[in-house]
Formats: sequence, C-alpha cells, structure tokens
Amino acid sequence: MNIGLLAHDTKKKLIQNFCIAYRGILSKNDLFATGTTGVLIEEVTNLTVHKYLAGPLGGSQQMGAEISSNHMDLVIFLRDPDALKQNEKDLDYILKLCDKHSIPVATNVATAELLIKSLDRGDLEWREMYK
Ligand SMILES: O=C(CO)COP(=O)(O)O
Repeated sequence: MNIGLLAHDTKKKLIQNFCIAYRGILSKNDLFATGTTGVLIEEVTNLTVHKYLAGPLGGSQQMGAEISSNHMDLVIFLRDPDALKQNEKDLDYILKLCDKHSIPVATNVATAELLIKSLDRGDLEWREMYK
C-alpha cells in the first residue's frame, strides 16, 4: 500500500516518533512524504521515503496530485489546528481530495494509530479493487 505522510512543523517530532513506533508496519509499505517531513522521518528511522518537494515549494500539490490519481491508499497528515502556513490552502486541499476520493486520512496521531493498525490487519485491501 502507498502511504502519504506530512506534518505541520509543530507536529514533525510527533510524526518522527510515530514512524519509529510503527516502523515495522511502515516498512512493509511504500512511503511518500512532503520534503521536510520525509527527510526528518529518514533521519530517525531506517525507512526509505519517496520525498516530494518541501510542502511550501509545491510538495503539498504533488501529494495532492497523487491523491487525485488514486495513488495514495492512506494519508497521515498530522495537523496543528493553530498553525497558519503560507501553503495552508494546498494542505486543506489534500483533505478535500481525500474526501473526494474516499481515501482514509488521519489528521491526528490517535486516528493515525487506528489506521495504521487497521492497514496491518488487511482492512484496507479493498483499495486494491479500485486501482
Ligand atoms: O508544508 C507542510 C506542512 O506545513 C508539509 O511540507 P514539509 O514536510 O516539506 O514541511
């Protein structure tokens, strides 16, 4: 399965810790991340991450394009509800695209844990039928 990963700056440490904790599951899947998030994940895990550009430089749009193409099976976007970023519209668009294409998406770590365990159980195998 293809997993999209991104996080607001204040949640970058959290996504690193999440990836450390779930390294075993994540390593069985293909990982895609916006630039900075991807570099930070690789720094603390031995996971290989396909990295787009940094979010504000177009990486969030690249991620959005992959969601639109039905390439992502699950998206984990750890958001800071108080963060105001220059590319906020692109990031909101990612959530909109996930809803449009019925892609499972987690915006906080509690839901991310549920989804990743669910993925590991095979609950998302229905996604294979839509490719
Ligand atoms: O823009 C983002 C969140 O603010 C995501 O992109 P980066 O992972 O490159 O920071």
